[in-house]
Amino acid sequence: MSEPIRQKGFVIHPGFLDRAAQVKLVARLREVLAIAPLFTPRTRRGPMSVRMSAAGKYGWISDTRGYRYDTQHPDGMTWPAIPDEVTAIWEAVSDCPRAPECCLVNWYGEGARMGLHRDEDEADLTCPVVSVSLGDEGLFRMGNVERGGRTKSIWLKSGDVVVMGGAARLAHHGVDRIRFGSSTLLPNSGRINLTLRVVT
Ligand SMILES: O=C(O)CCC(=O)C(=O)O
Ligand SMILES: [Fe+2]
Repeated sequence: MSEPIRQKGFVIHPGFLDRAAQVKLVARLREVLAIAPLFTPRTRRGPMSVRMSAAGKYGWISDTRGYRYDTQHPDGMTWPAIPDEVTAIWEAVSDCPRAPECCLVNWYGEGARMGLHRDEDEADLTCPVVSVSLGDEGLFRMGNVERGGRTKSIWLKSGDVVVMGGAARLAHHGVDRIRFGSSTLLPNSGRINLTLRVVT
């Protein structure tokens, strides 16, 4: 693990998880996804390119009715518990006394991306959003609280952790593209991103 990088209020911990910790995490995520399979969120503009699932009390659902945090997977089951290894990351970097209530799982296949957006549907904005990258590299764009203005981009690698708190808590961010096949962590390539959030 190297020194944290601070950019536009975002705090990036390069190589926070070593390879063994990443492998362990992927095994735990397999258990999560066996209970709560990945689904394709739909918006009024069509399906998203990432597939999603979640662990914890809440997951994030998007369908033609709009988007919301929900205690149930689209197939009706409650979400599995957040793995202890994931909670440990939150405890190490979040500087937040509350426990995460949601661990969103985003899966990026070849060509998947996530447009610039703000994570603003959580009630307690004193808690950061903590993001964990696994698998292929992703080009993460960091913007501003308001729309527009200069942005900065960084390639997030497997094992990197990003804390979006303080001045960056409501900042725009997104993933422009991934380097499909750049990591050997996941057997069929792709990128997994976990975001830990306090929702209520
Ligand atoms: O995949 C990432 O690195 C960011 C994901 C994200 O911004 C989100 O899930 O809200
Ligand atoms: Fe986000």
